[in-house]
Amino acid sequence: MPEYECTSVMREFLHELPKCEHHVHLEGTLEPDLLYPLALRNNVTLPNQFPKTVEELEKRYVMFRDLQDFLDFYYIGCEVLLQEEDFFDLAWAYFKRAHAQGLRHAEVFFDPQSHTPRGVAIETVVAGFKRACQKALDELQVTSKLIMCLLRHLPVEECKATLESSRVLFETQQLHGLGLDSAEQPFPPELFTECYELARQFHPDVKLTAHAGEEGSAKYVSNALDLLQVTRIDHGVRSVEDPELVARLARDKTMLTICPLSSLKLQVVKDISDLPLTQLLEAGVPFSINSDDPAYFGGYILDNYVAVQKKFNWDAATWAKVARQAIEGSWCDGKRKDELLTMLAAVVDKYSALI
Ligand code: HPA
Ligand SMILES: [Zn+2]
Repeated sequence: MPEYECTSVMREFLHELPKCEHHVHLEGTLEPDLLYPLALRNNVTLPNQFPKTVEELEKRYVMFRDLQDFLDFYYIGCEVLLQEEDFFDLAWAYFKRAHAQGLRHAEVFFDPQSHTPRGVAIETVVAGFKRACQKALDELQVTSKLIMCLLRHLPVEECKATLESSRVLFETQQLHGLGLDSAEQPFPPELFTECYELARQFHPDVKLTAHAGEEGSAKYVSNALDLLQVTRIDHGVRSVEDPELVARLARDKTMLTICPLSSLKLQVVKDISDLPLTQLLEAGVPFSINSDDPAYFGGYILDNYVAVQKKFNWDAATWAKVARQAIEGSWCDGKRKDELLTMLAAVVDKYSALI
C-alpha cells in the first residue's frame, strides 16, 4: 500500500492539535517495562509460557492473530496489578506519555472484572486511577473522565453484580460512563440491556458507550444504539456495511471512536488505508482517533494521528475538522470544550500558512 510522507511541519501541527482521546483502556497502557517490575514488586508469577523479557514480549506484540489473541495477553498483564499504587503508576505513566503527544482531554476505560477475581476491590482500582487523574489535571492540565467497562464474555449476572457494587461510584459521578468490551463475538449487545438500564437508574447523566462493529457486524452497532441506548460507539468500523446505519449515525451525530493501530494490529483491516475514514467524513459521521491499548499496539494518540496521515494525506482543514469533532463529541463540560476549541483555533491559525 502506498504511503505518504508526514512532513516535519505536519507532524508538529498534529502534535500541537489539542487532542481528545475517547478510547483507551488503562490496562492496555501497561508497557512491558512496567509489567515485569510490577510482577516482581507484587510477587506475581507469570505463566510458564509467557515471554521472560521486555524484548521477547515486545516481539510477541508485533502482530496479533485477532482480538482474542490480544486479549489473552491483556488479561495476563492485568494479573500484576494489585495495589492502589499499581493502578496509580499505570494511569500516571499513560497521562505523561499521552500528554507529551499533545493530549488535552481523555475519557479512559478500565475493566474492574479483570481485577476483582484476585480480590482487588473496585474501590482500590478507582482510588488509584482517580489520584492519577487529579495529578494529570494539576500538573499537566489534562482533563479526564473514568468509564467503567463490563467484560462481555462473562455471565450477565456477574456483570450486573459488578455494576451493583459500583452503584455509589456512579451516583457520586466518580464514574462518568459505562462501556462494554472484551471478545465481541458471540456476545452481542442485547445480552446487556438490563445492565445499561441499571446504569441509567444510577445517575440521569451517566454516559453510555459500547464496543461494537470491531469484529461484530453492523447489526451489533444498531442493537447497541437501539437496546443499550448508547450515544457513542467504540470502533464501529463495520457500520459502513449498512448504509441506513451510516445515515442514522450522521443524523444523530453519534461518534465512532476509531483506533487505527489497533485495527491494524488485530487484523480487523489489512492496511490503515482500508479504514472507512473518507466515507465517514463524506457521510458526516463524526469520529475521533484513539490509541485503544497503546502498550500492545505500538503507539499513543499522536502515533495514531501520524499513521492516519501517512495513509490518507489529509490537509490542515480536514485535521481541524477531525480535532473539532473530537472536542465536540467529548463528555466534558461546555467550558472545557470552549477552552479546547480556542486552543484549536490558535493552532490552525499558526499553521494555516505553513501547510
Ligand atoms: O480493543 C478492544 N476490544 C475489545 N476489548 C478490549 N479490551 C481491551 N481492548 C479491547
Ligand atoms: Zn477498546
